[in-house]
Amino acid sequence: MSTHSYLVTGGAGYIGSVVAARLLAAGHAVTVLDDLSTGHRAAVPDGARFIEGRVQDAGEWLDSSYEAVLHFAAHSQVGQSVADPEPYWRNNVGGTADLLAAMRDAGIRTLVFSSTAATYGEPATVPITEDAPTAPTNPYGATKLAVDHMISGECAAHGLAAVSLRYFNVAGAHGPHGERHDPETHLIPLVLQVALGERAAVSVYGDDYPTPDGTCVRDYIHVADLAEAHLLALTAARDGEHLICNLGNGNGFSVHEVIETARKVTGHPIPHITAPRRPGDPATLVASAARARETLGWHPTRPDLADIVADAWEFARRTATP
Ligand SMILES: O=c1ccn([C@@H]2O[C@H](COP(=O)(O)OP(=O)(O)O[C@H]3O[C@H](CO)[C@H](O)[C@H](O)[C@H]3O)[C@@H](O)[C@H]2O)c(=O)[nH]1
Repeated sequence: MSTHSYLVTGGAGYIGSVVAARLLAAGHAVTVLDDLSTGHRAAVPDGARFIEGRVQDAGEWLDSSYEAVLHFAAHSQVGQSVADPEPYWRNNVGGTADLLAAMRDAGIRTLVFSSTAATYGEPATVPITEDAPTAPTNPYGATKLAVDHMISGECAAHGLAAVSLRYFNVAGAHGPHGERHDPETHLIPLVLQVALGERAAVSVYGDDYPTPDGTCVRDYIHVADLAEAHLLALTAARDGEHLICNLGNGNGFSVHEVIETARKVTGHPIPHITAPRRPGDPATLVASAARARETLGWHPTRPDLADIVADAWEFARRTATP
């Protein structure tokens, strides 16, 4: 097996740390770049070299010893991006422009980028394919879409080989790596905090959506399956091409179905209260992952929601504050 050296930006975060761990397990050398603004130093996998710093400054030390860059570092909270958009443009878009320039100067020709279902906005039809219209409903999605456009230009003009992976709802845990946002806004970790007794009830944001039970439907994907797609993307990337692939399981679950699954997995009652809709939430987001399967040869191994919740539950119990 040929081994390479990879730069993982945001490798102290939830998804970046899992991908870094998988690259190390495959025998590669990994450097994690993270400014620890939202990441955790302890999440950087053993065996990775760690640089505490910003992507904006990567040009100061980046060199041709890296085979590729996997770029996770970003601001990623939808609500925060609505309340205070400017840092999202400065960091997500400006930071990636600096990173692309640094890669060009260093002669690094391959990029895998964390894009998102939020680039599509409210979909006209589901499941969502990659040629669906892109009309983000919040600044977070707009900045990620802007970066996707920027990457396409870099591929066309300078021959970069790039893959953007558009994540749907990532959940679950992989070994010691799980979801720890502060504040936590994501449904599955919040539901599990209720199961742990750390929170009295979970709020269900709206029960009058045009869905079977009135609550929002999402496509949940296990973080380990998501990570695997990044390793496949590294070999699928072609000079001068920008491949965009959705990553989801193609199955939609409502908020009530997620809570019910968590009740079964944890054995706890998990009370909920119905709350107003959260601004910017589309009713239904479900991926067509046909392209990822066909182009990357991606085969998810833990597509069942109960398995995803069970792994998140194990992580939540292990890391619970006593
Ligand atoms: O306390 C909560 C939290 C969430 N929800 C609902 O649960 C669903 C899932 O919400 P999450 O916040 O877990 O996930 P999102 O679908 O909002 O977010 C996902 O998609 C976003 C883009 O749309 C971003 O990419 C984000 O990082 C990613 O997790 C949504 O319908 C939301 O309204 C609740 O009912 N109660």
